[in-house]
Amino acid sequence: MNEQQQDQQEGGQQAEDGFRTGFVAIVGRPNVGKSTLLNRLVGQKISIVSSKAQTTRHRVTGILTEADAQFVFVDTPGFQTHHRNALNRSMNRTVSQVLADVDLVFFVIEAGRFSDDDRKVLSVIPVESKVILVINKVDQLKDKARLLPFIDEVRQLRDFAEIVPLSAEKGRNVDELVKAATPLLPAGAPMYQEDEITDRSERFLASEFLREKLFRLLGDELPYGIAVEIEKFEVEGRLRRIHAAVIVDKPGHKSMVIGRGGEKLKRISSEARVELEKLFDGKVFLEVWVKVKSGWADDERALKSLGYE
Ligand SMILES: Nc1nc2c(ncn2[C@@H]2O[C@H](COP(=O)(O)OP(=O)(O)OP(=O)(O)O)[C@@H](O)[C@H]2O)c(=O)[nH]1
Repeated sequence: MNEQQQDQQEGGQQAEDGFRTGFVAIVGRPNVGKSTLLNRLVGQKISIVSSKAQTTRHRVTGILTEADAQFVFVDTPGFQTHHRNALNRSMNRTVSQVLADVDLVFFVIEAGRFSDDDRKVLSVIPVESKVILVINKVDQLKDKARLLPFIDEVRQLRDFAEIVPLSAEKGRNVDELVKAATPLLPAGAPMYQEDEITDRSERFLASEFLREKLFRLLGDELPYGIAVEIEKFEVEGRLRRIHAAVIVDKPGHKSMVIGRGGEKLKRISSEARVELEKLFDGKVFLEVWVKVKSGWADDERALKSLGYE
């Protein structure tokens, strides 16, 4: 019996008390605010927020424990509709796998805007799934009177269990979402201890933080198909020694990441180090290399070795 099953058995009593626990997937086209919503719900930065599309390639799990329910969030990658290579096929597969496996789906869209990409994402959500329509970015809607007709239009597309307009960024109405979602979770004891924010390892968090810095500091220069691989992660008391490789697709991309005189890479690693020291509450020694693996984004085997399944 694994730890989770054991916890569930031991917590059987709580299940009888009406406690609810379930897996929740947050889906939506890129940039609708899935990561912002997850961070808002979980209350700690564990997923990447960026104005760039395609930042969420990994599954990131966050946990929210309330007095009467536990939500285990599975943040799925954006449904990719533009680039057809192995990386995106692998992402789309992940979406379907995750959705077949969860208790509840938050389908996130932007207030006042329903595009073909939203429609495509909606079409991969299995008909049996329980879905809450989350209308994010209501703060951006200039004409509030447009909200109701917009809701009426979208609700024709599917039988949603609930519809919740909110602003993930401003934190507006997010508690309403939790309230609406709780009765939709199955009865069950909590799967995780209250202080467990994520079941991802420190190693994974290190690669995510470094990746966020790459996205932020390279801006529009960011090459497509960039990834981070943690080659070594050692803990010595309160010191963590991390060796990371930034993988790029083409030799020309290497110099973009390194920058003139190594300036860019120096800044990326130093900013990542500062944040990791805060996260781990200890010293971090971070060494970052840039490696060229040509065509990695098209090679499914290479993807698997980097953790994209
Ligand atoms: N005005 C406004 N902006 C928001 C809100 N929620 C998110 N954003 C912004 O929308 C952008 C995209 O947010 P993310 O959370 O990265 O979106 P995502 O859906 O996770 O994007 P991918 O990782 O690309 O799939 C960011 O610039 C956020 O600051 C909101 O409620 N209001």
